Amino acid sequence: MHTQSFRTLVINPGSTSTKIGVFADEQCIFEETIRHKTEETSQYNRIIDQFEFRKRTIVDALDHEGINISKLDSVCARGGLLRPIEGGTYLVNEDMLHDLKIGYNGEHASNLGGIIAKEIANGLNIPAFIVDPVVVDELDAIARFSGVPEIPRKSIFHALNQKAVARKVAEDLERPYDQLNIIVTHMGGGITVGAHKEGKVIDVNNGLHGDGPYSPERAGTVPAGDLVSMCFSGEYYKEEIMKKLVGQGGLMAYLETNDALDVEKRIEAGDEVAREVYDAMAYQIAKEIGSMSSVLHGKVDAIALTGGLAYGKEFVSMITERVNWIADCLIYPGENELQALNEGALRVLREVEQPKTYPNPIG
Ligand SMILES: Nc1ncnc2c1ncn2[C@@H]1O[C@H](COP(=O)(O)OP(=O)(O)OP(=O)(O)O)[C@@H](O)[C@H]1O
Ligand SMILES: CCCC(=O)O
Repeated sequence: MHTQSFRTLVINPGSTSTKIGVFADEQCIFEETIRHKTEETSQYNRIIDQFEFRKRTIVDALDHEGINISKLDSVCARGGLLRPIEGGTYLVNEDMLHDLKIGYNGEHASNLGGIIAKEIANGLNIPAFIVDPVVVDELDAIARFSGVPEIPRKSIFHALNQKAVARKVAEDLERPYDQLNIIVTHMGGGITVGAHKEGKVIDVNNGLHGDGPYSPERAGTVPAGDLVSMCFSGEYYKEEIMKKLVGQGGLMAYLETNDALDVEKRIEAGDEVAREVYDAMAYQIAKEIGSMSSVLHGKVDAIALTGGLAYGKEFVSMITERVNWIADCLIYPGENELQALNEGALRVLREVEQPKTYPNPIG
């Protein structure tokens, strides 16, 4: 029985928004999605350059709501493209701040999370944490082979929401997470399909850098030889090719929108191209789920579909009708990342878990 109450500010920076929440124990007492206009974010060259601007918007939003931050016990953020680490709650330390600032594994809005959390926490003399960053790496050795030794496969995925949803599946099936095999499919701006074997994500597509199904704004796997030819055609700068893979790929490339609701409207109005492109995205997701079922030797307790696209009933049916022979499909629309961050902080504040120390490398 926990008698002490804990208040945590949680911060989830995304490419177009910063989601924040304040929790008193498990209860969310304030939640806001601060949207950033492209004109605001595009004036900065690197993600790290947005630090002051994003921090100010968070502090202003809390002020505006009359939230007294001196009552906080911790600040907890979504972590970024750090070195590969195991899942869990980490204290933000100097090594982590360094890697977030240089973008150790690349540029991602969540690189700002730990830095902003630490800055706010320092002023209040309380701890700053990150939980299950996108680089959580629990891959089996066999999953790292790509066929090109210099390019091993990497684990970059929606670890925070995938882990939270997997725990929810375990709760719903009334069985422990570490005794279940679950395929979790996160379908947002990016799409990742993870094989969770007895509590570990032993294989998953790298949802950021060209692997897996295409998504509202990412290309996923593309034919490698043709991509190489495009890179050396002399027609594109590196940044332009990267944009084709991340940001301007998938639905954006075919239909000039990353908004699935817009695509659905176009389909309803009889747009056949939109229909084909949407069908093909569902087809690629189903194919990835099938592939993860073989990773789990066909022993799958549940397939979970989550993320914004899981709100689309027809889209979900297009996937489930191809994969429900593998296992029951459980649908958890949206994401619970703010709650998952708070729960990660609470586990440490209540001393149910020790915080981990970064880098704490795999193996
Ligand atoms: N009710 C709905 N029906 C169908 N699609 C929806 C619905 N609501 C949102 N979406 C779609 O979900 C996608 C965005 O999902 P989500 O908000 O999970 O992504 P994100 O948080 O921006 O990115 P990521 O999940 O990759 O971090 C968009 O294409 C959006 O149009
Ligand atoms: C795949 C990494 C997480 C994200 O898309 O934001």
